[in-house]
Amino acid sequence: MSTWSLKIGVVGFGSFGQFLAKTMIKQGHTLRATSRTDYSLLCLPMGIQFFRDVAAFLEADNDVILVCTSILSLSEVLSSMPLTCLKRSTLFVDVLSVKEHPRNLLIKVLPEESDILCTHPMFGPDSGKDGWQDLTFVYDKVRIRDEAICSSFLHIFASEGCRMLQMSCEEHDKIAAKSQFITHTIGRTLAEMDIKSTPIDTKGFHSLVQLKDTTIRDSFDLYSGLFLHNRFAVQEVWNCHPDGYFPKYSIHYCLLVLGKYRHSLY
Ligand SMILES: NC(=O)c1ccc[n+]([C@@H]2O[C@H](COP(=O)([O-])OP(=O)(O)OC[C@H]3O[C@@H](n4cnc5c(N)ncnc54)[C@H](O)[C@@H]3O)[C@@H](O)[C@H]2O)c1
Ligand SMILES: O=C(O)C(=O)C[C@]1(C(=O)O)C=C[C@@H](O)C=C1
Repeated sequence: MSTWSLKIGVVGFGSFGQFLAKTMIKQGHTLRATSRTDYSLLCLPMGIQFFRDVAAFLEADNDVILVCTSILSLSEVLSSMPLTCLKRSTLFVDVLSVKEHPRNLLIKVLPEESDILCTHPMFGPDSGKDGWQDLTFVYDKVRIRDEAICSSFLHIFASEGCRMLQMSCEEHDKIAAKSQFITHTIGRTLAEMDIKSTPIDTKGFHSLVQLKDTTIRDSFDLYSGLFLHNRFAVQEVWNCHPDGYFPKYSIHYCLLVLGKYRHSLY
């Protein structure tokens, strides 16, 4: 596999963009960034050139443009980019936690000569804080002509020991709706219930408190995106019925128990 030092431009330099950038710099790649917030001061000691001007960022001869914006803002961010400033064919990679939505948008707005790689690192600043060994990296080569640049980019994750999994965007969204989305939904529900560690925690309850704590460290925008931009997620929460939509799971269980034992309630 060919691997060389890439010039990578990060769009959206929030928590996850910064997390990825640290490893990419460690590997010897050249990083640039642009974001809604001015991160010039944060970028300076990291050796990252920060662009306030998106046109200048696009003109900066990037091999890869790495899209790390929130799921909710992707459409707005892409439509505000002056893509005609791109000097040459560029590989666009997104890392959004849903996959059909960015795939569809990128195909729609990017120039035909741009390659598209849709990815989802199934880890973040919490789960990947001690390295990426054995953590899963999902990707779909949506439109790749320059295989060399694409393999060099994938090598960033493979060389850190990630479990590389090629999968269609649709398949990813189906599976993630039944796994990651449910995890975040339950974590957020536990936060609403305001659960707290007690002196008599069982192991199970301890896991719930941990789940609540890790879930709320991710932004509410991230959770909203998992729900609003994965068509399979909605099916996990609502039962579709001719008379309308009814909530699944927890409420059903509560009603089942209340109905069965209503006579013994005090
Ligand atoms: N945090 C994780 O562990 C993790 C892991 C894998 C993938 N991701 C994905 O990475 C992306 C970034 O995640 P994050 O954790 O940094 O938090 P996030 O999803 O809240 O996104 C924050 C980023 O979006 C940008 N943004 C938000 N609203 C914007 C707007 N209106 N206009 C322009 N930019 C806007 C911010 O500037 C920031 O760069 C998301 O798409 C997320 O799904 C996150
Ligand atoms: O490790 C973290 O910080 C995370 O929150 C990672 C986490 C998750 O565990 O759900 C969050 C969002 C991503 O889409 C993938 C993984």
